[in-house]
Amino acid sequence: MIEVSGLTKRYGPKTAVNGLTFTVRPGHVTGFLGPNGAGKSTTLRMILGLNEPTSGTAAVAGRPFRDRPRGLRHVGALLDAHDVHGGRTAYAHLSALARGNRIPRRRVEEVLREVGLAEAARRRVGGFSLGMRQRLGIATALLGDPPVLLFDEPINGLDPEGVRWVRGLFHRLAAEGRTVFVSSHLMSEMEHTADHLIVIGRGELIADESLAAFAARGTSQSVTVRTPDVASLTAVLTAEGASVRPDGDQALTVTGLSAARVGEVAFRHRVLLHELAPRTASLEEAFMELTAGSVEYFAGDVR
Ligand SMILES: Nc1ncnc2c1ncn2[C@@H]1O[C@H](COP(=O)(O)OP(=O)(O)OP(=O)(O)O)[C@@H](O)[C@H]1O
Repeated sequence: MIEVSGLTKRYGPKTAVNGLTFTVRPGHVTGFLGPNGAGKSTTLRMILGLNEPTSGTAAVAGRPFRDRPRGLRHVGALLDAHDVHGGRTAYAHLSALARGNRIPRRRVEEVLREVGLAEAARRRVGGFSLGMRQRLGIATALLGDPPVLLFDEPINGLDPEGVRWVRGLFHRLAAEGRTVFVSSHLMSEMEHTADHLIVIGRGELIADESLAAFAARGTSQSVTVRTPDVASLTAVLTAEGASVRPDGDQALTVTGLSAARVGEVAFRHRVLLHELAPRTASLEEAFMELTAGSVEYFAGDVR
């Protein structure tokens, strides 16, 4: 269990994290989502006791991390995949950590196998791809077999097979009753990974709910309809109060009427339909809508 209460971090005039309060429960994969610069890494660093909060508290298993015996057997974390001495081999890196944390040597081989790096164990980390570094970071987090695990953007740099593997791993760790907290700035990465979401923007909490509840936010329900007579259908639907816009060849996107109503209106006016499909906003769209006011950097922004 991770408990964050009123957590705030200021860097001079800049407020990176502003009064965050949430709980991350065991037995679930909890996604920690927010646009770039939202304050995810800063929050994870405060939970781990690596950054001092300006105010508020972050506790792991009921106690501030600072007050716990530090070590990989209590909390495992992947923060920055590049944070490993490039001249060392993967095996040497993990062995040194195992020694320092009184973890049996056999765990090194176990976790290397688990993350798929057994073959590359004797190679220098400096020559590793980003995906291999992510795997090594995940191995480091798993080394002490901890009940609480934090991963900052673990999916970055993984190929599709790696993404599938890491999702399976997170689900298994949660099913074993562990607390699994995973950050990302992409909803698409979380929708098949997390079952609970904590969403922040500009350092503040925007949502703390199950993935299903988040999906139900899909406010912009629309209907895609295809017809050889676009002009007539547009006229009759508009007369019924719908908002209609062209959507490619002989297709329209209709909002403001259900799919059933669109079908009824078309039938009544004898307009032929070739397709009638209700469409719920994707999770990515719901996420973009929710965080639109709190995105810090825009492409082409010249402010
Ligand atoms: N050491 C620091 N000094 C000053 N400002 C900082 C420092 N660390 C972070 N910030 C600022 O705090 C805000 C939050 O940064 P943070 O890295 O926590 O965001 P993030 O959500 O992890 O973003 P990303 O997805 O880009 O990694 C940003 O505006 C960042 O510029």
